[in-house]
Amino acid sequence: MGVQVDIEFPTIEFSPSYLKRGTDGWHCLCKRVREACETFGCFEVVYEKISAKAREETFGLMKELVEVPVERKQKNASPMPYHGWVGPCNQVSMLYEGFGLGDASNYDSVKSFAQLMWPDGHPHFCYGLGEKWESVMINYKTLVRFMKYMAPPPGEYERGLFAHTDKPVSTIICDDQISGLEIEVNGQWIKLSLSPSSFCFVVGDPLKAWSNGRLKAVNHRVMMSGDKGRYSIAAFAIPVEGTIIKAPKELIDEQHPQLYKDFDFMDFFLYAFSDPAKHIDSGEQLHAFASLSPPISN
Ligand SMILES: O=C(O)CCC(=O)C(=O)O
Ligand SMILES: [Fe+2]
Repeated sequence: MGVQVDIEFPTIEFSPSYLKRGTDGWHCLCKRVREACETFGCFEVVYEKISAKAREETFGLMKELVEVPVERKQKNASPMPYHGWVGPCNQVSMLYEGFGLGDASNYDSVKSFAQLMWPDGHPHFCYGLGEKWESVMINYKTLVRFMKYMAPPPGEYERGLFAHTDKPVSTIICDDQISGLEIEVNGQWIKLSLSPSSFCFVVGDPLKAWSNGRLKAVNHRVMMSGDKGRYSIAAFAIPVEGTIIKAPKELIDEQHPQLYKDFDFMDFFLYAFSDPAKHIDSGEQLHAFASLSPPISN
């Protein structure tokens, strides 16, 4: 991964030999993941199992998706934040466009999304997204967002997506190798350039709360320059209804008093997109919503 300044950004290879639970390789992988999430709140995942061809086909489909008429895009609507289509607008960015596909590991939701966008059918859209992903800790559904960022006017360096911390539990981002994603490390913005077999894993606010503040929710944004548009796909972990975000007791002691009250994920998610929260910096919303002061020791 290319970065602008001299910071060793973690790149972690998820090779099949490390993915066998309980083995030495797996423990070593877990440790690296934890350290990366504690230090940076994100890391580069190198995962060769998804072929270059599958990626190429997916971004090809996205190019078709952004071409569908706007009346159809508007049908991808949802009362839930993050879940529907957002076109270029001042609140987000005039360069941004994003589609939401809720419960993307469920074949029927992928099919109904495809039917909305292509009422006469699409020969390929449903392949590949229908696999069930298991979660260890929090039972969640996967929300996929397909995003396009337009190139800025010649010579400009413009915002594609404002600086924020993620409100879902976690995010996995994949792009078409046009860089734009930047993370904030010690007050400096670092541009990431993902390799053709990489993804970026990002810790969201609820995961920070679950870990009693040990994991970092990284501030990130998209800035566009050059003459090419950028396509990206984000897979967000959205806990199922009624999920309470609660730090396990093993993570609370005298040195690490409980920082946040237990809360219902959906209450926080809706709060983060409510009018009162709009005036609070994205990275401060978790604190405003759930901080216990003073913190409580176990
Ligand atoms: O498009 C990207 O690379 C980042 C998207 C993102 O941060 C988000 O949608 O929360
Ligand atoms: Fe994000």
